[in-house]
Amino acid sequence: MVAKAELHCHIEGAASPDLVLAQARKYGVDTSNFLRDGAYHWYDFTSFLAAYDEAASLFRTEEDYALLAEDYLTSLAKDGAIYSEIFISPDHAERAGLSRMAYTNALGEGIERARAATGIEGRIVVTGVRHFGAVSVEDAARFAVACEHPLVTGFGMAGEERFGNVRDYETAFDIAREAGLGITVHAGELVGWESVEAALNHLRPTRIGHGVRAIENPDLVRRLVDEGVVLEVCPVSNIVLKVFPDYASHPLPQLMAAGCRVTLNSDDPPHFHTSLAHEYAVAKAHFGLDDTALRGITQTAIEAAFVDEATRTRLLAALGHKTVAQ
Ligand SMILES: Nc1ncnc2[nH]cnc12
Ligand SMILES: [Zn+2]
Repeated sequence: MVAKAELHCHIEGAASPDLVLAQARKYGVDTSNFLRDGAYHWYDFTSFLAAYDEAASLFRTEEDYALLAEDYLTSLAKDGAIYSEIFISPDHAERAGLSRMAYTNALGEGIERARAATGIEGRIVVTGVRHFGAVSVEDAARFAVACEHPLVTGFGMAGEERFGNVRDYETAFDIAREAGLGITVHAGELVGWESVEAALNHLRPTRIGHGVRAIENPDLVRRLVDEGVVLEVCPVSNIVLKVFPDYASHPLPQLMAAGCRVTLNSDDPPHFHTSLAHEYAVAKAHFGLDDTALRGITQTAIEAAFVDEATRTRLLAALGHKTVAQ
């Protein structure tokens, strides 16, 4: 099995229906509006975000979050992952009544437990939520810097890409970048190539969440290649959310052929009936990538990871030697 690495997974979006149901029972909450027959139910991007928010609202204590991160990273390790970055959302924790610091510490504890059990390395990317507005995203950036948690190494922004103007978020990203955090931002998922270009110009990320609609503009694709910007591609998410109608229309092979640096990611795995292992399998089945190409994708993820150089060197060496048992 090819060793894997993941850069783009929203931890609240990784909660399995079974775990969410257990949480709902614990807190006496009815989930029938977004969970039915053991699966998430939504019908478009807006209702997906609502289901995501409802599931998140059922994680309320430090132990709830520690377990969520421990479960997710342990399952990744079983699928052959050696590295995981999780997107965390302090805004969602606050809405569920937990302080941002307690939330971050708890997720860090879950990551440490998974590392102790499996060896998987993990880091945290604090994300602001675009449709909560620029002030909220700036607050998230200030928190990411001030929390001084050793596993918090990046800052990003998720949420409704059609909301607001990217310029409104410049200050938040300046705060995070100037403090030395790695920078990523969702762009080119629900909005076309212009959104990717605006993100590059104004937020100056080294990675883009999705970014796949850059394919609409060959000059922009060339710019991504020239600047070495890494795309966190989430193929199954893109098909389920109807960003592209089918795998034959998905631009991952074209982006790779143009020289773009790409990675494979699961985004919100149970919402899209996927996993990191499934993303690698899809890349093989639908995009014709062989094990050498898939190993190259894992290498790109490690090269673009928000880690110190000693950890990166160790992970690259592990990738070189890794033959994960089937
Ligand atoms: N695919 C996605 N796009 C934007 N925001 C998100 N939050 C969780 N998943 C997301
Ligand atoms: Zn995402």
